[in-house]
Amino acid sequence: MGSPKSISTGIGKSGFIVSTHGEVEAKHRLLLVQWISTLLPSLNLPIDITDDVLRACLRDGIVLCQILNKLRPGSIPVVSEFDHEENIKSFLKAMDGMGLPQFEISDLEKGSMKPVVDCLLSLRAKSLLNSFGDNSSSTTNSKIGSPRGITVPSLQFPPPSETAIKHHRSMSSPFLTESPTSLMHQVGLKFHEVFQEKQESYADLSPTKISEMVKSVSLDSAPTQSLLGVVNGILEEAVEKRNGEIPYRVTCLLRKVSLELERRMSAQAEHSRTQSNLFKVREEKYQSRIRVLEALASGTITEEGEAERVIEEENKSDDKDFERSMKKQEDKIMEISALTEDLETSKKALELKCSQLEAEAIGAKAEIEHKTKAYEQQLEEWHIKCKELESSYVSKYNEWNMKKNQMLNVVNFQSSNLQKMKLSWESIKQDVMQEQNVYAEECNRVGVKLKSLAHAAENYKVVMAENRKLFNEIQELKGNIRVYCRIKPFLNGAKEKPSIVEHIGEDDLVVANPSKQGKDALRSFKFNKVFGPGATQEEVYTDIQPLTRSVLDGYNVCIFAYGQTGSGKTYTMTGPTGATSENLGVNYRALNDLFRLSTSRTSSIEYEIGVQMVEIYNEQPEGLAVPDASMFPVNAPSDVIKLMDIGLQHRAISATAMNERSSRSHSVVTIHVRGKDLNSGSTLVGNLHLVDLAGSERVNRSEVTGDRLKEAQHINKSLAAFGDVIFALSQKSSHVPYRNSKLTQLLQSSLGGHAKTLMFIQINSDITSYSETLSTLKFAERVSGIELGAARSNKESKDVKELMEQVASLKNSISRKDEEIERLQVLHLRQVQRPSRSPRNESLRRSKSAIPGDKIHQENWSYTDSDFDERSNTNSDYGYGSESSKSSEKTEKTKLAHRSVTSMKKASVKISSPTKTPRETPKMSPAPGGSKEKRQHWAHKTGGSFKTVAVKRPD
Ligand SMILES: Nc1ncnc2c1ncn2[C@@H]1O[C@H](COP(=O)(O)OP(=O)(O)OP(=O)(O)O)[C@@H](O)[C@H]1O
Repeated sequence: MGSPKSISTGIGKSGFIVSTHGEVEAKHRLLLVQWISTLLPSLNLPIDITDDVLRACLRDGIVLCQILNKLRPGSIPVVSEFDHEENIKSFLKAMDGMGLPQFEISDLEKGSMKPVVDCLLSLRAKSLLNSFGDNSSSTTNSKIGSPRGITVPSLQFPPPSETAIKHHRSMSSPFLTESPTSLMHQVGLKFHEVFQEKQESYADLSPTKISEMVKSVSLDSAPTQSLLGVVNGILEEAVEKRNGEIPYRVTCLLRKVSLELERRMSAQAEHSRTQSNLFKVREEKYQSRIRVLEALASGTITEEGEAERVIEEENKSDDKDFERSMKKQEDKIMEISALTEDLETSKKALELKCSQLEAEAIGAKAEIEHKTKAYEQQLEEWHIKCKELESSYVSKYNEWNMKKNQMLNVVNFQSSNLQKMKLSWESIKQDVMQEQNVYAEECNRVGVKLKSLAHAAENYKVVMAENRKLFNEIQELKGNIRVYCRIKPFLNGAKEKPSIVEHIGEDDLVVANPSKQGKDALRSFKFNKVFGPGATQEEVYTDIQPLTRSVLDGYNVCIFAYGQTGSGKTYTMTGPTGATSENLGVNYRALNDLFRLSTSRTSSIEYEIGVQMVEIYNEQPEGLAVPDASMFPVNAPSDVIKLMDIGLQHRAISATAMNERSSRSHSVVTIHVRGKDLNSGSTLVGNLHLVDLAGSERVNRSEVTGDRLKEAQHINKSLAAFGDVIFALSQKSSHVPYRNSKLTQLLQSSLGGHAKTLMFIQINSDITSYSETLSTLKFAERVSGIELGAARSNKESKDVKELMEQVASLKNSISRKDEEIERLQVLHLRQVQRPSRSPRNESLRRSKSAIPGDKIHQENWSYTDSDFDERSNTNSDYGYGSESSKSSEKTEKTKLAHRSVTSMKKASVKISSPTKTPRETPKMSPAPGGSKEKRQHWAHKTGGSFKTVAVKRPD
């Protein structure tokens, strides 16, 4: 008999002999806990759970309902948190419905938990056998190994921990620890033969071997422990490999072994029942014997004594047999119990393993599915990429093909071109070589020509010089004083006005006396050139251009405009107020021309150009003096023009009856040119005087009085002096009275024989101006008849230059002497005239006027023309006339001179000539002046100090 403390034996409902206390119950609890944990992992049940903890967990019936709902979803639709009893009842009802063992509700309150554990394990067993017949669970089942593989519920088992596996092994039968190889030695011969080749793995056994083994009956002779060893070996192998798959053949073997074990246990149970019945029979037999013996015991027969002894002996023998049988039975029961337990354990382990494998398989499947999906997706992407690459490749391939073809075409084209070019290059080469030869020949010819050209170029300068000389000679042949007549047009639409000009020719014009009729009225004049009213400023200048240009060749040129007031002198010389480039006057055009021409000659002659403006206002008898002329650097004609404009703005202007802006002074613009011949080193000095004379006017006609009258008288006087000079020149007098006026003094170099002089005669063609026009024309006629000496260029070699300077200084001293003499003469005259006009004075006067040609002068320069009957008036108006008028004019001159000298001293106004021109070295003389009113007038005009503008071109 075993120890009652550790094991109590008995026969259970299933007929298996099971250990009941402690260990078995603990194993069952463990199994249950593992199962519940797989179903409801959130419960976190401990493996070594006690009855009390398990009760606490299941007491409210909620977990029970959850387990059932997990296995069969919707088995218990309503699980209450508060009505525990109802939950338990619902669970028990469901168990009842499935035909599974139940427990009492009180079992969850107190006492042993065994009925509860058994109930749940039976539920587990049913779930493992998938006997719920529930589609929902079966749909998730998976088959392992083969189509006929073990079907397990789709329960999620966590992988067993190492501790759990160890614990499981420790609880397993000691047979389970044996290796498959050791077990093979314990199986029967046939079984051993079948497995004799099996050394390591069941999975490696061939299907034939396993088939043989399964079919053979050798399992019958195999010990139970060996069979269990095989089961455990397979399971362990499956656990160790963890490959989630038991080969079908091994599963079949396992099943075969399990069936064999089950069969044996059934046989054992049957045997036990038989034994038990046997024992019952024996017990009854012994009971009957006991009753016999008890009956004998009540008798006293000897034979009875002997019978008692035999019975007793038999009884003893029977007792011994019984004890042996009982012992055997107990052994068998223990063995069956152990086997049952092992089988149960193996079964559970197998189930657990299956669950684990299934979970792993599900995980692996899910993973595989996931990976498969990923791979499929990737494959799809690759496929798409492949397609894209393929299409791009195709398009690129086509593109490249196209390009290749294009390139081939281009290459072919280019190579054909190249060939053509080569050919053309060859022909061009030939041409070039031919051209080279031609070119060389041409070069030779050109060389020869160049030589001749060089020779011609050498002669060019000589020829040019000759040309210039010839040109100037032609000019001289034309007459050194040339007279151009310009007829002023009728302004402001007065074209209808009757004109006194009957005919205008190239160089002649005919004027008609409005007071006469017929031929007698006509008078013709001939000049070098006549410009009609329609002549433009440009036309006028074009005609005089060669003259202005000769200044650059070292000639003195004088262009002056003469005419009555308002006849267009200023217009011709300067242009109208606010002139445009079209109607600029001679001054500006000449300047431009000289600048341009000098620039074009810079390679041979280096020019210096200086400009001076002098205004002669109210003729002064003390002689000419030009003050410190302001010199301004100029780079272009525009600079000069600006300065000339400033000078013009200060010109004495006032309105007369004849001209709104009548010039009340003589304006002399002098352009000094000094040119240095770079080849010879000689110097050319030329002056261009551009003189705009103040307008002559008849005082009575112009209706002036006071200062205006004085101005007019001064103007007339200076013009008369001018006429005297012209007259003297025309008469070739030995004495030319240059010093009678500032104007003639200033123009001396231009009028004095070697200059080229041009006079513009400006006339008005209206009837009212007839007398002035006629007078002017006559004057011009006279001038045009003057023959000056041949014009001479002021070309100085170095020696000549020095001599010229000496001459100039001598001239200066002579002119000073002349002035002195004149002054003394004037003083002398005064003294003579003071008491009375003595016969001596008269003779002196006569002797002074009795210069050669004086008579002619009187005839030609006076207004005694029979056509014009205003002699008495004009004598005082104009500075030239009859002898008597001359005399009175002289008297007037003397008076004026006296007044002027007095007032000049007060005014201290100086005028200087340009310093650059040797011939016109400034001669300082007593400052001119005038009356108080005059000084104010000057100050007003000049801003207090401005008198001249002298402009010099920078070196
Ligand atoms: N050819 C011409 N074409 C157009 N207008 C002219 C011409 N000649 C002169 N004039 C105009 O006649 C007016 C008088 O001319 P300008 O001032 O030149 O005369 P002047 O002889 O200088 O007079 P003065 O002696 O009084 O100064 C001006 O308005 C001028 O513009």
